Amino acid sequence: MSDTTSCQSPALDDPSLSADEARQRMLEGITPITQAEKVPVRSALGRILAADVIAPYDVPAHDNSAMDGYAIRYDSLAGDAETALTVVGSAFAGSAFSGQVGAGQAVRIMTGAVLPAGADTVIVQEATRVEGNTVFVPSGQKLRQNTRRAGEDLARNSVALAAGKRIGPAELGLIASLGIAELSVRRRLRVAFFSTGDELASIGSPLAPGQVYDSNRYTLYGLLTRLGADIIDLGVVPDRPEALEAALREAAGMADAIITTGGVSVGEADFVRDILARLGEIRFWKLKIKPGRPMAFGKIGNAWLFGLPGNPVAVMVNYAQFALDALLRLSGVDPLPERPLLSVEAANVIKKQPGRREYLRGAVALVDGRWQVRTMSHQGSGILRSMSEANCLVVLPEACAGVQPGDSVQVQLFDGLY
Ligand SMILES: Nc1nc2c(c(=O)[nH]1)N[C@H]1C(S)=C(S)[C@@H](COP(=O)(O)OP(=O)(O)OC[C@H]3O[C@@H](n4cnc5c(N)ncnc54)[C@H](O)[C@@H]3O)O[C@H]1N2
Ligand code: MOO
Repeated sequence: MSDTTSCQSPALDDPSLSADEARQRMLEGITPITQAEKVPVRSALGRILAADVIAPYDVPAHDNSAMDGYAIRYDSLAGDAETALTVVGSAFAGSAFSGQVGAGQAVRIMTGAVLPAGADTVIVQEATRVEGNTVFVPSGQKLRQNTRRAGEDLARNSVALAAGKRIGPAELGLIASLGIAELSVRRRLRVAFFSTGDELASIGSPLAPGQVYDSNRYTLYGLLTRLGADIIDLGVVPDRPEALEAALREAAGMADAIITTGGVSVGEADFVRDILARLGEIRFWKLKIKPGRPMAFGKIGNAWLFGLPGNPVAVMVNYAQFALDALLRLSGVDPLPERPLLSVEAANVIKKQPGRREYLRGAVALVDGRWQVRTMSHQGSGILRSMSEANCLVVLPEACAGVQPGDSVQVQLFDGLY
């Protein structure tokens, strides 16, 4: 590998799990929290529906016009010749035409206005010619064109949104279109997290020799806040088994999930995995991936534990590949079977050793009319700067032995991950 700062572990041939197996094992074990609460529509943004939303009536409630023009009866038209129709009134959105449209008649209609009785088709204004009270309609019209049918968006009593849906802007609008003011959503997940490491200084205090500032808790704060979790920040815990055990017990007593960073490798100060085994159960440890190989997953009491490696980029990669979907499932969402990938052309050579899946930081850009991805030159798993410069992860499968410029590679865009 060109980069010598990460995953040069001599133990790469250790038996370890593939990313897919790990993800499956993780998702299989997790059942969602069940508690729900009622919230006003706007407060539901980002929350998970606890029950189906049923449409109380048709949306739209009436057949209406999709265009400004003339509402007519299709059978008034002369087939392959222009037809002259008499305009008998107007229909506005919010102010319907109360009469009937008869044969040979038309009603001036605005977008959104209820389609008058008798009319079944709308002629767009720009296609017509008007002389006094007469509108001339050219041939070539289609039955029901430019109309919107009652219930075409949502039919009365149908499931408008299914339980488990995460509420985004489209869902807020949809719910409002049904006149619903309050929703039942799952309670927020409670996620506790802490950083481990004697070398960590907290911002606000000066750096002693050999220390680094703790950045992982800030990254996790951002990730979990965006996810909509109630976060419990337990600070920095030193590399002492008693302190780690106390922190894990405390976290397990109050959270649905715990995320720790650091202390999961094989060093002499790496205690998280052993304490997890003692206090609860390990479901897996170590994955055939880079970065993020020494990850531990398990359970303490009722709390799921994600023991992420300390390297800041590994934290973000493992969060996106594993913890994110696990937390979504826990909060009541059914995650997609796999994280969606897009295929784009590689702009540069990528060195890769077969046998593990690799996630590289890349930037997708439009170059001479083609979408390409260029990997960042610094891929060390401690280099957060390149995470900030990137807009995607390039995902290289286990079997890949390297990439040449022009090869197709798969990427996960950061949108939706972070
Ligand atoms: N003999 C082996 N050594 C290592 C292996 C291995 O398989 N065999 N794996 C390497 C890989 S890959 C990783 S990743 C790391 C993971 O180790 P830990 O999870 O125990 O993490 P630490 O050693 O505590 O820290 C790693 C690195 O990250 C910095 N760090 C930790 N926490 C923070 C924080 N909150 N904010 C900023 N930076 C942090 C820490 O200072 C270290 O530089 O193990 C390899 N070694
Ligand atoms: O290279 Mo390690 O896997 O940083 O995460």
